[in-house]
Amino acid sequence: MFEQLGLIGCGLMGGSFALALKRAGLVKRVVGYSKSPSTTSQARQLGVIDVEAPSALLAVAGADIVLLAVPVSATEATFKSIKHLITPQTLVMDVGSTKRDVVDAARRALREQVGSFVPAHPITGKEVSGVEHADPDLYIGKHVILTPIERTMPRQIQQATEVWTALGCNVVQMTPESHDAAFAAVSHLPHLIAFAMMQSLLTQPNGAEYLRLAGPGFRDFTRIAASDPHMWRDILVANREELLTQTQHFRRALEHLEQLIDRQDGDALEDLIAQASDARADWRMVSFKPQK
Ligand SMILES: NC(=O)c1ccc[n+]([C@@H]2O[C@H](COP(=O)([O-])OP(=O)(O)OC[C@H]3O[C@@H](n4cnc5c(N)ncnc54)[C@H](O)[C@@H]3O)[C@@H](O)[C@H]2O)c1
Ligand SMILES: O=C(O)C(=O)C[C@]1(C(=O)O)C=C[C@@H](O)C=C1
Repeated sequence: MFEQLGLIGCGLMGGSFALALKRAGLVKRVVGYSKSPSTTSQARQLGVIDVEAPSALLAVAGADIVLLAVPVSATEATFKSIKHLITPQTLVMDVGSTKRDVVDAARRALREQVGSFVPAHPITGKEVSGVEHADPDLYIGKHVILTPIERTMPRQIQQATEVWTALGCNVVQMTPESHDAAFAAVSHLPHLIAFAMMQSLLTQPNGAEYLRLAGPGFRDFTRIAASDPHMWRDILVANREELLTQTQHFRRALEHLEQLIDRQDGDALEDLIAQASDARADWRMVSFKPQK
């Protein structure tokens, strides 16, 4: 049981964590801070946090568990502002979608306190952002990836594992590098393609008219294009090397399909579609029965 969660970033992910932690009876008090005071106030009105803090530092004062749930580009400045209150007893985590940049920021900003920080990425979310969408069930049955570094303290890794497990997650450990390579392929590229799909319609003469006619296939394919621009700007730039490797793979696959269409090579086209269709039909998002 923790005494106080210091929550920095009272939005979808942070708010969901606070609600889930409270519901599990794992924390006595949540003190929250968001950049905009109206968001912090809304978080308190919704019962997501108990106390509004006027700064990240004051949210962390007295906290034995700290969660950063801010866009990844805000990580380093946030760490710098709270560093003085981090002790070897504090558990500090984030929920950022990229890990190499977050770990580098933590090394630079936290220095000798970096051992208290366990980088974390829950593989769940929504295309809507903001505390009004916070959901205590968000983490149930999902993976959470921890990417500890050599200086991360075993006690904090153990605590982080216990916390996420108690919230219903399956905890997986990876290096920050292998995390960023994998999620460039299965999360960052799909978002980029969804944004490009929308852009291609917005920039062609009859795009608006076509959009009005679109049906469920288009809806399912583009759901994630409605995601938060600031959050995704940060992710795409932070993981640019791995992402640009994935765009090359994608470009090659697309060019191959284009050539087959141009040549009207129906048999080869059908073979490729069959491979994709079988792979997608066999794929299931891994979901876990939470441990009691
Ligand atoms: N949305 C998803 O599906 C999803 C999934 C997994 C991980 N993530 C990661 O979670 C993090 C938060 O995303 P979210 O979806 O909760 O976004 P959100 O917009 O719902 O919440 C972010 C909150 O952080 C606040 N904020 C922004 N800059 C800040 C700063 N410098 N200091 C304090 N507060 C600040 C915002 O005001 C907002 O309240 C991001 O790093 C994102 O990569 C998101
Ligand atoms: O479901 C969604 O809307 C998501 O975008 C969730 C999703 C994903 O790509 O799977 C998005 C970003 C995260 O870092 C983790 C999860």
